[in-house]
Amino acid sequence: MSGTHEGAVVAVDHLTKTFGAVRAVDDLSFTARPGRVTGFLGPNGAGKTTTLRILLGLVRATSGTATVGGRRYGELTRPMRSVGAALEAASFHPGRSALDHLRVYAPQVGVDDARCREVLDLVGLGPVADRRVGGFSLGMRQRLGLATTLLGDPGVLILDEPANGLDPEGIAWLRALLRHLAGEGRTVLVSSHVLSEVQQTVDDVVIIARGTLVHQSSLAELAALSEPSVRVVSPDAARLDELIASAGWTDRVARNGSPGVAVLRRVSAAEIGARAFAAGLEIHELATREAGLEDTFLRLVGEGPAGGATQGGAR
Ligand SMILES: Nc1ncnc2c1ncn2[C@@H]1O[C@H](COP(=O)(O)OP(=O)(O)OP(=O)(O)O)[C@@H](O)[C@H]1O
Repeated sequence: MSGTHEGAVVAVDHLTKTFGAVRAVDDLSFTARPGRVTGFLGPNGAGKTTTLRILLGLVRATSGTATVGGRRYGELTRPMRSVGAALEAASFHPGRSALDHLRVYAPQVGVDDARCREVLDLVGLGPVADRRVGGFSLGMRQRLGLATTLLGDPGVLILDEPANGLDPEGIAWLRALLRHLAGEGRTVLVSSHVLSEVQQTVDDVVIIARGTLVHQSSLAELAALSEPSVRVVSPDAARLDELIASAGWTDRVARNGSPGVAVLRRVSAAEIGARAFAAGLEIHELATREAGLEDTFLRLVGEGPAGGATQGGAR
């Protein structure tokens, strides 16, 4: 691993941020490690942007710390060389060309024109380097934001919803680039409100909801948490409920839909069928569904599949 690409640990430790009565971030702790892409995930309003803004010294924490390599952003000697950040809604001067946009930052970062062109090539904007940013699509602006982030060849990358506005081809390109950058030893922290958007990119996941941590693990460990569910439908709603209670499955009901419909976890279709048969209960549907990662994510953040609240979530 070359020294210039060496990432640093990003550590968020008992971080809290309140805006008046709103607790945007609530005693949040997690780490993102070098050589890995970490997905920072949570529904809209979960507190992701606030956390990233604190990490970058743009917002003051109410309590707790957010550090890169053990230092707060403001304490870094050459912040733009250590940390590259692209936050949501980056603003670009519409009359400036892509190259001129980078030239504005180049002196602060301490790089020359050649490096500006190099990063434009890296993000696929080489051919439009001299075009005005005003005419760029959202996807092209995302690429330009990323180019700005990479200017100082930083070991740590912090990207807020970088896949927003990218078409499938752009997302595939971003995935390959982020994997490549982490492969060089950098720490890559990337936020998203949709797990499926980043699940092929990330090694680790940090999932938050309402400002607090609900899950942190490798993606593989998260996948192992996914469990199949069985949907049971009976025309006799009352007796279906009785059957669930008498079998001791009340805490295995993932979801109660309309009367006569129940979704159960940690019990097989065969077991349910046998019990129903023994009880003489008429069953119209008994369907096993493998849970996808997205289902697990929604369950963890308390936004189970449409139709009702989830039980047995991580909170
Ligand atoms: N400057 C602010 N003043 C008041 N409330 C704020 C401010 N910034 C964020 N909030 C509130 O803090 C909570 C967390 O917002 P934040 O933007 O961090 O969430 P997020 O996970 O990034 O969501 P999104 O993906 O929608 O940006 C929200 O309830 C938001 O309304």
